[in-house]
Amino acid sequence: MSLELLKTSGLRSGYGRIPILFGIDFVINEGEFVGILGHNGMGKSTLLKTLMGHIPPTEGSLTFAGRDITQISPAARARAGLGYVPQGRQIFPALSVMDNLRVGAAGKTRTDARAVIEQVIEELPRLKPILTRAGGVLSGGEQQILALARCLCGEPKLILLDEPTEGIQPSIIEEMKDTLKALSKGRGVAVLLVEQNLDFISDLATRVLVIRRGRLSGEIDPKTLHDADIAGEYLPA
Ligand SMILES: Nc1ncnc2c1ncn2[C@@H]1O[C@H](COP(=O)(O)OP(=O)(O)OP(=O)(O)O)[C@@H](O)[C@H]1O
Repeated sequence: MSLELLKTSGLRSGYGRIPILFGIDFVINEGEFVGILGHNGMGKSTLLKTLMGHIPPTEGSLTFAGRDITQISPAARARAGLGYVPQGRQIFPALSVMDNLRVGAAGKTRTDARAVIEQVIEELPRLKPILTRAGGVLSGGEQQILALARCLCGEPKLILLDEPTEGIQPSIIEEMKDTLKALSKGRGVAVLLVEQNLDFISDLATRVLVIRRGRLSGEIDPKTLHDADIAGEYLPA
């Protein structure tokens, strides 16, 4: 039986007085891999930021692992098990790869942090030879892997992943796909993936929600995105 992990009810938010999300209702179950598809500016990143608590909801509620998290801070959400890999990665460029990972494990005891970081490096072995390198000199793909790794150091139950393939070379996109599949299977972590790369989303997600002008307008079977006619509707203009 699948257990409900995240539930949004009538979630609305925006920037200042500009409304962007107009009542979002959906559920993600434990271990589920859900995609979100929508054209530019439809509110995908705003939704993830609202889930993470970086933008306060103006209405509605949010429960996570059975707890109402609508009013709690991003840090408290992270402690509760929400992980976030923002668009553009936002790793710390002046810190080494290892120190970026340490930041991800902040709040844990030294022993726990070491164990968690060790496990993450095993899961993302591309980081092993570059642990002492500064985040800012890494390639875009390496930074994306580091951003994911840093998020994993917080041991999330659900990862909010915002356009991880943006500006990344194809070989690393394939590697990332394999890594996400392995993480989903191995850790049983749930993922909410915002993505405009249709092959990527269709190979990973078991369910895809469509967002239009701040509203969820439906759900599509990810396999249908391999059909050129259907995919055409969702490609960026
Ligand atoms: N900081 C901000 N202040 C005001 N408006 C914003 C801000 N950030 C985003 N917006 C607006 O909110 C709307 C939704 O933006 P959002 O980034 O959520 O879209 P998106 O679906 O993620 O698009 P993209 O695929 O281009 O990233 C857009 O009209 C955008 O211009």
